[in-house]
Amino acid sequence: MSDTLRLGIAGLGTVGVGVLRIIRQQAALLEARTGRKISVSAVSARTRDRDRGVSLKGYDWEDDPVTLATRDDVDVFVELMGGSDGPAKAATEAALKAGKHVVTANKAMLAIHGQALAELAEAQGLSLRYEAAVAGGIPVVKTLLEGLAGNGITRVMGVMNGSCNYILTRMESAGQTYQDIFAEADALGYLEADPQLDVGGIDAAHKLAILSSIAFGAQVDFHGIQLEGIERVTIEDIRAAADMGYKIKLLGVAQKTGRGLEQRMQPCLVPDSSPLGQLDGGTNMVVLEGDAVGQIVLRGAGAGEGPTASAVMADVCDIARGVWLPVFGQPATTLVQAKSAQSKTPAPYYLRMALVDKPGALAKIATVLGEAGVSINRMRQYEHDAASAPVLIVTHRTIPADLERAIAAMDGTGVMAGAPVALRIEEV
Ligand SMILES: NC(=O)C1=CN([C@@H]2O[C@H](COP(=O)(O)OP(=O)(O)OC[C@H]3O[C@@H](n4cnc5c(N)ncnc54)[C@H](OP(=O)(O)O)[C@@H]3O)[C@@H](O)[C@H]2O)C=CC1
Ligand SMILES: N[C@@H](CCO)C(=O)O
Repeated sequence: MSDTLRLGIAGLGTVGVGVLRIIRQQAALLEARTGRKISVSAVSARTRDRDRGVSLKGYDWEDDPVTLATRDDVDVFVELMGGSDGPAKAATEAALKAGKHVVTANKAMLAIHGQALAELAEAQGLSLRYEAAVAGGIPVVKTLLEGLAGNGITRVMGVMNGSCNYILTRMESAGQTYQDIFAEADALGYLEADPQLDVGGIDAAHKLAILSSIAFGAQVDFHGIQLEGIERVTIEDIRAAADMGYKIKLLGVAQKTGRGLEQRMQPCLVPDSSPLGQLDGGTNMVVLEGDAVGQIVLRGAGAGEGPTASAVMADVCDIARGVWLPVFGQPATTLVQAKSAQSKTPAPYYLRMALVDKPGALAKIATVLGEAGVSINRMRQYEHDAASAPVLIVTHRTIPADLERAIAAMDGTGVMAGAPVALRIEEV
């Protein structure tokens, strides 16, 4: 190993600038911890003359990230551009083929091309590291890869998109609609350039797909995730859920079942007193369950310059120390192609309905639920003036298909004043 580990950094936005700052400000600490100097040979971004608030003096400039990735004086290619394909993928592949280690924060690329990239890296005997790709500053990848290596993982759960958690908690605290708070988050710059990646649950699902792969020894399968974003969550549901003792979260859950690998990213209710229920604002939380360790809860900043750069540097330090790990915790060629299973796991559900206010309406709904095998745990009807009566029901554990049957049958009762809202209650 040479004395100096030389980086080539493509992408000088929020994360890239954060990485440059740490390398400058913590040079002595990084050398003390890894036994090597960490230097930057060259950088790349789209616009050369942009003021980035950090000096680029001493670094060569490359317009083309692929050229940067393959330079002789680059040992590690640090990919911080983003995007599942395009220059990020082209430069990552080029770097690996040229014998360079890769560190990336790019969850979109790994969720779609993780298997192929892992096979390429491992065939070359190189590291492909991505701590920053999942939950920003929280060292969840390392926890699964190393800290919990002796456990059979039984469930991975988490709130992994800070923007969605900000929107949902702010809707509750401000008492405002989804549309109002979405506009606020957008104005504050909290949303991705394509906000659908956040509110559509796609960004969080990318992260869940990566964690699932490590946890369950399976090839990354983003398309196997049952996915629903937060766009349909209303302020009425947030208020009603709170009244029943719950918070609504965009929650990712992955678990192995007898039918295959269940992966869901959807708005769920969680008890407001649980760690997930207490998670406010843009913070992330990942809950890991192992057969030996029990439950581990990791909480912290899921985004932002410092936290994300911190995670990138953890990977760089491992490479500097000569630590090598299989990309997803076991050789990529041994990762199985898991069968994706739609959720059949029974869970309690929250139901919000508007019923026509006439005698026997509630009885008809109770009958429909009972006939589908759905048992009521708690029920609440609010005082009302209008013609329709707002009714909330929390069910006992219910098989999703039974609930779907009951909801389909409600239409024919003649007592529904609108479509019912059903949300799963996750037992955490
Ligand atoms: N921001 C965050 O908090 C987090 C980000 N990530 C991930 O980190 C990565 C970087 O994110 P972030 O820093 O926020 O992104 P930014 O949009 O702030 O920065 C992207 C950078 O990539 C450069 N870039 C884009 N396309 C090209 C190209 N074709 N050639 C060369 N450079 C290019 C841009 O150049 P220019 O500046 O000239 O436009 C810019 O410097 C993404 O994968 C993201 O998902 C992960 C966790 C958290
Ligand atoms: N848009 C993401 C950025 C970090 O991946 C979030 O809100 O969590």
